[in-house]
Amino acid sequence: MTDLRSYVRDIPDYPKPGILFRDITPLLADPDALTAAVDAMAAPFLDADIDIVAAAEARGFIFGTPLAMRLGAGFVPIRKPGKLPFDLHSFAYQLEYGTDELQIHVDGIKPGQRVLVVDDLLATGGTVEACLRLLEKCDAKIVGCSFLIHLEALGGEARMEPYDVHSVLRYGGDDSEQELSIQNEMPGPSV
Ligand SMILES: O=P(O)(O)OC[C@H]1O[C@H](OP(=O)(O)OP(=O)(O)O)[C@H](O)[C@@H]1O
Ligand SMILES: Nc1ncnc2[nH]cnc12
Repeated sequence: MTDLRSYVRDIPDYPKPGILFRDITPLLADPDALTAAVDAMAAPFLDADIDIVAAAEARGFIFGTPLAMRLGAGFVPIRKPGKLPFDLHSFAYQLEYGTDELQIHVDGIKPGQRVLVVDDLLATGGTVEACLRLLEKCDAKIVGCSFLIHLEALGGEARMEPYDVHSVLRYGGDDSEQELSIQNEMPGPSV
């Protein structure tokens, strides 16, 4: 059995001091580990009649598309502003230094379609919460969310209620120093 955790590389102090970055590129580069990760993320949902897998760019796309194929579902991208060409639903959300925004095509998901939300990693939950609000605007039936990695100390699960969370690798208290999402920590004004 593949020990997926051994393929996740820890990078201290990236992208800023105090952040322990969970680097999945070694896992992506290994065919067996990649297949095992996709299988494990899909497993609870094989009989869930998923119509659509939805995922946010960029790392969400890496897992979203193979999961959709594994589940016999379609794939709908959730993107940053300026990337989707048709009519849109938008959701702006708060970051430490301003706001960010995600968007989905208004016709990407039909009302009542059964949707699984996928991402590589759950940290503060800001990204997945934005995805959930967009899917609610589409009147989707949200079946649950599947992550490869869950940084439990950051409390993201609370922002996803009442939806079910499935994660393959859980990291506990050693992430407690990370109080902000990587998005929040990306280059910005220093204080
Ligand atoms: O739970 P959160 O605090 O929102 O953090 C999790 C998000 O952070 C990462 O994406 P990032 O915004 O770094 O962008 P990327 O996928 O383009 O690398 C990751 O892929 C998740 O989408
Ligand atoms: N600690 C972390 N490692 C990798 N990606 C992240 N996205 C948010 N927090 C992260």
